[in-house]
Amino acid sequence: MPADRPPPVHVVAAVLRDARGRILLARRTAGRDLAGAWEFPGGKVEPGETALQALDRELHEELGIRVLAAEPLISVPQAYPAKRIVLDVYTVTAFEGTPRGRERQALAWSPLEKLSSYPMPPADRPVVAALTTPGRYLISADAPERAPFLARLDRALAAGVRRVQLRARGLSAPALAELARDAGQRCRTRGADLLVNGEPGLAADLGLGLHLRSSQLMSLDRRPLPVGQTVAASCHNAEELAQAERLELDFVVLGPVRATESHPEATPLGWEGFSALREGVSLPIYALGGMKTADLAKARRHGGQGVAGIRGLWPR
Ligand SMILES: Nc1nc2c([nH]c(=O)n2[C@@H]2O[C@H](COP(=O)(O)OP(=O)(O)OP(=O)(O)O)[C@@H](O)[C@H]2O)c(=O)[nH]1
Ligand SMILES: [Mg+2]
Repeated sequence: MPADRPPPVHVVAAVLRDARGRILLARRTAGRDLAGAWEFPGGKVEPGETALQALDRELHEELGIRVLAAEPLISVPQAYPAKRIVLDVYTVTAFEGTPRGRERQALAWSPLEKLSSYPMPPADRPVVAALTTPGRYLISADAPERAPFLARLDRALAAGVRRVQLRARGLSAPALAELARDAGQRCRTRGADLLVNGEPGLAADLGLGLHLRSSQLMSLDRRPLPVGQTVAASCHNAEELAQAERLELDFVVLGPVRATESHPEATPLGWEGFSALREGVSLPIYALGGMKTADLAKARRHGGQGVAGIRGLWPR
């Protein structure tokens, strides 16, 4: 990375909800960059302002409201052709006034499930993922034993886990298929997403999601399952991330952020390395490598929408 690159533009934006839980989007007007795209209201932080002061000022200028309280949701570093930004998004938990478009911009209140159907700037995709998809992605250990694994899965589902990868290296193909079928049933009952780490055909047969190893990812020339059936991949560098974006995958895991027992040979990215890679794509990304549930806030400060892990995330 060249050292003389200009620093990113700091942009703040708001997630504002109405009484029905719908989220406010504003349409970028003609003549500005990304004109016509729907965005979270907000704008650039001015010199000398804190992020929250900027948020209050922008929402007053654009919507005529005052921010009374807000919490950080996610901060997304994103490289655009002509500039780099950090899109720093806050959930506004209390505000004064009724939002109206004071700059002739169209406004829309979107239910959560419709958010992803609005054309939005690339930096907003991880924001929408943070609002609508699970923050934790649990991965099974190698060659799990059936009964203890299913019991653990039940505990995790009961504890609110909604995205799981069955990564069962060392199991025979029939044993993996059987375990995937049983685990898939349990996940379906709870509305959770199960992704099987294996061949696309197995996921297709069982109606499950698919998690690709990086070598599989790099050997494909298109998305192996239709949209609607989750496809994810393991990434470690910019080339793999770019390929995942080209194939229009649903999300990726990127790591290792920290050194781990399961992959002692891999050089950790650190959070700075994670952010630098994150900036180049607009995919939702889970941080992997030494993650605990308590690291979710940190992952979100670096543009990851969630945390993934084999050891640290499973409830005891
Ligand atoms: N407000 C906002 N900006 C976003 C989002 N996503 C995103 O990529 N951006 C980018 O972040 C930058 C925000 O600048 P802005 O144009 O809103 O800035 P501003 O309100 O201060 O207005 P101005 O500079 O046009 O006067 C733009 O380059 C915009 O494309 C988003 O969800 N909300
Ligand atoms: Mg603005």
